[in-house]
Amino acid sequence: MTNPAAAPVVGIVMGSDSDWPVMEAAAKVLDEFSVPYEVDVVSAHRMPREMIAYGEEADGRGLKVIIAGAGGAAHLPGMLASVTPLPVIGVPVPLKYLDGMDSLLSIVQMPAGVPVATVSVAGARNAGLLAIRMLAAHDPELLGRMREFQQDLNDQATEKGKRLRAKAMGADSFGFGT
Ligand SMILES: Nc1c(C(=O)O)ncn1[C@@H]1O[C@H](COP(=O)(O)O)[C@@H](O)[C@H]1O
Repeated sequence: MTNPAAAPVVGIVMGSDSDWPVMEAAAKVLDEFSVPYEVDVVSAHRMPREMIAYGEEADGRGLKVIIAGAGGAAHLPGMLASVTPLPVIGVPVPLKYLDGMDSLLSIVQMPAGVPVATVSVAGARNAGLLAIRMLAAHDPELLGRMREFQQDLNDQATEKGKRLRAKAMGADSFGFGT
């Protein structure tokens, strides 16, 4: 579990508290790696001055990466990227209509010079993992833990293959589809 007293190095922000059920996965994986983070609602549309201040002050407060999630006309990640020199990872949050295609396209199609690293629709866990990889590039201990995590993924996939082969090629089956 992350030490709540440690200074946050990742900022997880979202356009509304209604995004939390999706964005929570980023916080969870940061907890798994004991990376300190902060969470807030910062909307470019509804609170533009606070959003600009958040982006402008983020690096001075010790943040190293910002994860920004928003749904619909998702301008938050791009607007933050325009005012901070830190890497910004955008998470398209799916809403009731359009299945997240609207937020995906709003986040991914940034003009040249202002990058946002966009993950898949609702890909908050991958956003957290990407933030950890960015931090790990300068932290050998964290890099080691990322390698272990990758090895675990490998082992789990291998185990699934073993189980599937056993099931599909078992006594009453001669292969897939039989
Ligand atoms: N896309 C944005 C921005 C922004 O980009 O600044 N601010 C809020 N929102 C989004 O509006 C959706 C509906 O918000 P409400 O549930 O509060 O009505 C949320 O997904 C939020 O991210």
